[in-house]
Amino acid sequence: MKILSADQTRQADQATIQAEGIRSEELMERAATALSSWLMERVEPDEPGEIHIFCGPGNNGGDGLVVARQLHEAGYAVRVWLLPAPKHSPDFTLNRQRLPEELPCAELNPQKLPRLLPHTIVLDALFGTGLRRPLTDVAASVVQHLNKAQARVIAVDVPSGLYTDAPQPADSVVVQARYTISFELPKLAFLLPQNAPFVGQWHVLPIGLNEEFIHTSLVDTYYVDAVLLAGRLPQRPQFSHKGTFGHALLLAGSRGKLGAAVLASRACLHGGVGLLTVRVPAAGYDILQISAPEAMALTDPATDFVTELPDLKPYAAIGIGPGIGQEAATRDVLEQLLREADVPLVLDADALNLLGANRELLDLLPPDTLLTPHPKEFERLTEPARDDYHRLELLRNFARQRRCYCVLKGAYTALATPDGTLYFNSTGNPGMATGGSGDVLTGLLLALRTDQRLSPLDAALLGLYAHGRAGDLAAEETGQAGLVAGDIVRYIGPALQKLTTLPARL
Ligand SMILES: NC(=O)C1=CN([C@@H]2O[C@H](COP(=O)(O)OP(=O)(O)OC[C@H]3O[C@@H](n4cnc5c(N)ncnc54)[C@H](O)[C@@H]3O)[C@@H](O)[C@H]2O)[C@H](O)CC1
Ligand SMILES: [K+]
Repeated sequence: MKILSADQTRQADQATIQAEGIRSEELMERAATALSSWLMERVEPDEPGEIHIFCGPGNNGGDGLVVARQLHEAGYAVRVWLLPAPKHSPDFTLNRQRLPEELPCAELNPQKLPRLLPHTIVLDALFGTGLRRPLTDVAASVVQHLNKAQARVIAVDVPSGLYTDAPQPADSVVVQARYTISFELPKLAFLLPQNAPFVGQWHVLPIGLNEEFIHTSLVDTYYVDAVLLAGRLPQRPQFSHKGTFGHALLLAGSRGKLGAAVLASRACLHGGVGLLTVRVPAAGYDILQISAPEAMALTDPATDFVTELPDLKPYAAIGIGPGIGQEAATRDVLEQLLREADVPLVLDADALNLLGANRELLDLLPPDTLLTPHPKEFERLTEPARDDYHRLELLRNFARQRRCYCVLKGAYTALATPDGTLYFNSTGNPGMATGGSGDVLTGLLLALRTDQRLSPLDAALLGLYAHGRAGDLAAEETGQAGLVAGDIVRYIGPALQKLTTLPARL
């Protein structure tokens, strides 16, 4: 899915109205109908208490008015509250007139705001994508009142007060919604950790915005779903042999951190690699041979950490980092690797920490290298970010400047490409925030970078998505708390299988 800016969303609205020859009020009716159905599927008409719908002066408020009418007609007890405003949008005014007379509707009085109980269902239709500045005056008081009441707030399209695609002053007043029900496409703001307290759980409801407009809109940000990945992972050809999928080299592990080498190795094997050789310190020989018998162990002369780079000739791609430590000799191995490798590289964990501590090495990064930092490791490679938007800007700039593919791990893991495009992954769950999960990702990405059929972009996108999907499948079995990294490995196969069978776009 594309992520449109607030301006593009408005244009999509207009394009739909023009292309279909409908009036804007009809599109509003369509959006509100989708939201009303969503609500009716979850709330019974006889649930005690009224549903309070807070409406602003624009089309977001208009949506709220239509939902109020529809719920009322379906037998729900509804009460509408209007934000005092000097002017209203035409579709607001129209739908204000369409409210049945018996439906309670009153203007909000800041001196006497309605009493809300903690379980009261509130629909926040104060402001949507038309928000131009932080909330002040009555709007701010109303939102503070909603937040204090701890009501069950469902935000219409956007939590009111939240900018959808740009940073805002730190002390802005924003609705803290439990659910945000958005139209057609997710907003960038939903994907940033700093906005989680406002957005709550979000869902997108299709409202039939003009496909042609969305298809031709130029964007630099995507939300990666199964549709975007369709056809990117080809079936394995019938006459394939282990050479077809390449021979990978993984440099990983140090005393006490050999588990990282094992997890990355096993993930690489389950990720479909043809052959895997693992460079571990001598202390890791038995451990690796027993835990990942399908891999070949190539031990380093040193017992506890990796000190020498093996001959690179046999390998189609190379990964380095999981559990490898930050000894000076290992740093030198990394430098030599960056100087000598002419195949795809995947860099993670301590390899990134070594880069952060020796930034002169960044100049040696071969083009198209794939890096997978978490926010702290990324900060060591760049600088501390002021906020999540700034972090994304640093990420895009880093990928552009270093001509690399840089992953920033998190709830919605982001990938930046050398041309500055951002992709947010949609799979995964909080159970995956557990030791070794990143090592599994590295191994899987290494397998996909070794597969000669995949572009660097496709390998990265498929790897991130399959890793999250494997975590989701594993969590169905273990629960989120019970999930360990090894469980993710066991579901890599099914996750990849699902992607393989997605039909290609013609
Ligand atoms: N494209 C779609 O998917 C559809 C969206 N719909 C809904 O329309 C809103 C956007 O409506 P719009 O009228 O453009 O904006 P708002 O309702 O968010 O508010 C605009 C209104 O408020 C004034 N304003 C802006 N900021 C402030 C502020 N800080 N304080 C006070 N007043 C402010 C501004 O000047 C305007 O007058 C979208 O979110 C959807 O909910 C359609 O219904 C269907 C298609
Ligand atoms: K809203």
